[in-house]
Amino acid sequence: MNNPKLTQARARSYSEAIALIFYEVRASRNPLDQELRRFFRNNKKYGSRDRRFIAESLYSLYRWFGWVQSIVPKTAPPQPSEDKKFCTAITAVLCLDNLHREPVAEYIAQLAGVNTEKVPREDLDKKRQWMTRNFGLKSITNKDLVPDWFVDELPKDFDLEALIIDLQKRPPMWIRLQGPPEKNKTLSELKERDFDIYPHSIMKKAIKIVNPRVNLYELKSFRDGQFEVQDLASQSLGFACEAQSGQRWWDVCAGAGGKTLLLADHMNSKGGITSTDIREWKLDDLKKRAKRARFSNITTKNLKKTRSASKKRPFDGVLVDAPCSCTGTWRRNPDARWSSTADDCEELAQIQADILEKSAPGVKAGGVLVYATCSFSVRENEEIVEQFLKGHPDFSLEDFPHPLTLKSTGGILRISPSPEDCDAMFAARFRRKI
Ligand SMILES: C[S@@+](CC[C@H](N)C(=O)[O-])C[C@H]1O[C@@H](n2cnc3c(N)ncnc32)[C@H](O)[C@@H]1O
Repeated sequence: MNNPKLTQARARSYSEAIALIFYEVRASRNPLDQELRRFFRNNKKYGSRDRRFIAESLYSLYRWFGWVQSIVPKTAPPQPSEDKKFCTAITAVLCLDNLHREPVAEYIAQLAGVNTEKVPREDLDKKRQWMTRNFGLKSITNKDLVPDWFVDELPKDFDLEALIIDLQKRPPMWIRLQGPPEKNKTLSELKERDFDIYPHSIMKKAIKIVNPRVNLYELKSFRDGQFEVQDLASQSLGFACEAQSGQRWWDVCAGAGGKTLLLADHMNSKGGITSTDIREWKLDDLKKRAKRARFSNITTKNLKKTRSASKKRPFDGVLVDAPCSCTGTWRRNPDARWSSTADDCEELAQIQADILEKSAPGVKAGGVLVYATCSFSVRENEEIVEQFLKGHPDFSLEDFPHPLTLKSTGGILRISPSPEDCDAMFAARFRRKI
């Protein structure tokens, strides 16, 4: 039952929280998810329903920031819940994401004095026209939804318009089933809990979940290590590596271990993986995840202390999941659209070339090297591959089937958000001559 007084109090409290987090992200340049975690850790009064509304509003605000930036006050208003401009911006983005029917959202719309009737549900051009009509934003274009520098980073024949349409959709969640399929209880647990689940037609362990209603991390199958949350594009990398049972692999930029666990699963936990990173705390997370999955064949090393993982014996396979501008994850992290710059791509390209150079000696004669990023940038992808091949005549690109279509890749895999509803990914697979 809707209690107007309670709705008003919640609307005010949510607006204050949204403003606090938004202006903190702007000042600190920290990622939104990090600031959200910090805010909720320090403000325990917000329950799961409150947290969902606040988080979704902020994600919407960044997703549509290119259109509403002239409405959002430049500095934090003293009373955001009374600030007409701030409430107008929140209302606009909730309408654009079709989240405006909640009583709290309707109350914020009243404060803003915005008519939320007849909001187009799907079509981006219609949404733009609706914005123009209702907010007097005469000159907005679809291209305003991404920063100008990004366009210059893309390959020449890239369909930017199609990408922008994808970027404006809320992303689904993908999980990867882990361990022997016959013992895996994840799907039955998800069905029991009424999740909308869509297994991928080719990658059988990849499951799409639309609108998860409960926290996936609380499920028993998660606690038992039977699945990991991992985007479809990331999961595809397992097929670019084709790690086999009994092989030895080096995951150079292992971070918290998303790809290490993927490799371990492809290897049926047989063989060995050395996982390295320059950030020790990430490797600590990796160890916890490996333990949950019961993978006992993983060794971690801090590259700041050891420099290389391959002094004694080169590996059958080396994966460089390089640090990158992460433009391919902008659907999931829309705030990053407005904090990354072209200089980041330039700086990262140098780091990527350096990591790849130092990793190549770790590949044994006849072994495999995979270079990957979740970026669209030519400087971070194609140019790195070209430069590497020029300097290393003992490596050449090796064909493998596209994991999502089974067509030939010629050794270079590019995954876009469409048609599979996932992040973007770039990967190149090299073979070292014998
Ligand atoms: C794209 S993330 C890796 C994500 C990870 N593979 C996963 O699947 O969860 C890139 C990682 O590279 C690490 N990194 C940055 N510079 C590095 C370097 N010079 N050598 C090795 N790792 C580095 C970062 O700490 C970060 O964890």
